[in-house]
Amino acid sequence: QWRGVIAEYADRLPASVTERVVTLREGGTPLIPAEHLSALVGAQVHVKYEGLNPTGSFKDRGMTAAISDAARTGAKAVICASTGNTSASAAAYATKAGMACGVLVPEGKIAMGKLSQAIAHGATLIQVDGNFDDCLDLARKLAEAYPVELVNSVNPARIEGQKTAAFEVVDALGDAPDIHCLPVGNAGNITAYWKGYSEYADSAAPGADGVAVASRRPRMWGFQASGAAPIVLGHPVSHPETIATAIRIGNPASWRQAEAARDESGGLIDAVTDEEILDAHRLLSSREGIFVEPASAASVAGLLKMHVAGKVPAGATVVCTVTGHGLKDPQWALRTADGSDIEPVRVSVDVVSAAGAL
Ligand SMILES: Cc1ncc(COP(=O)(O)O)c(/C=C/C(=O)C(=O)O)c1O
Repeated sequence: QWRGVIAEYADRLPASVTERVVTLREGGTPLIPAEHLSALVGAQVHVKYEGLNPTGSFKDRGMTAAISDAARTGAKAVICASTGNTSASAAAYATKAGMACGVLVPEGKIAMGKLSQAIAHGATLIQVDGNFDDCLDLARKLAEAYPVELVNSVNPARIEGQKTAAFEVVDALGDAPDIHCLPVGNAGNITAYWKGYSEYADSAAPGADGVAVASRRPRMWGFQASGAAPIVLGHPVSHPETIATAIRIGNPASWRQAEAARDESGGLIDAVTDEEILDAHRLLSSREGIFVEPASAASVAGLLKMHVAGKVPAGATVVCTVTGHGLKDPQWALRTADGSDIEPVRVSVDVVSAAGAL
């Protein structure tokens, strides 16, 4: 049975996270060949379905590491700022470790599924009259003033845990892809994937024992929502706006690291509109059978945009990470392209039997 990302990749992780492992058996998520997307863009497209982690998003990879590290130090409480998924994950792992958990979220801008998770796991929820960036500033101040561990992706353990997704992609494909697409919000995930791909391509990396697992590193293609695209614009966005609330972030904590991943990989960071995100969201659920929350679809929306721009080499191997399950924010599946609500069909039994359908 899959033992969780720390046990599975222990030789490539620091002792600070392997010493006292707190796990919900996260990771080992499917890498699904996407036939329709592949035909659409003329490449070999695979979808890394991170919504199938224990709390429904990729955050579990980083949180198992951050909470394990906190458990090692004897921490009794953790805190984080979140657009939702980090708080859901922190609450679950803190509960597993017997720790208290405080979460700061932008008031009214957190998807119901994520809010229910943080509440269900008994987190102390603080709704802040501000955006995610305001929440992160507050969380940093609280972690300095009180004996609580900050578990946002500014915590290096988070990046260590999240880099395991890149290991899994290479272990599944046999090498790194040519291109890796993913959404970019606070920019911890693009930083973590680049670290993972770089370590797998480096024979001198921890745990490599002189053998590089991958023959290359992919080009990293990160995508922000056009209403929340500070890295694309080159300056912070003070009032980020997007229906993809998970990436409604105006001043990413890992901004420089994301630019390094872009530049060192010969990749790009671009923006996609809310409409392109929702189109990709619908395409994934209606043609690939994969249900994601809107922010996740930014990776596929970006791939489609790059295809239209002629930037996807024919036959290239492409991986799109879809970061959170659709059940986190199900309202978007109940709305058609033109915004009208989808009404479930109401049929009385007599009509059905009359139609001879039984
Ligand atoms: C579904 C989903 N997709 C993409 C991102 C962006 O990843 P990063 O670029 O590493 O931030 C997030 C991030 C969420 C939070 O930042 C939080 O939960 O506080 C997410 O939940």
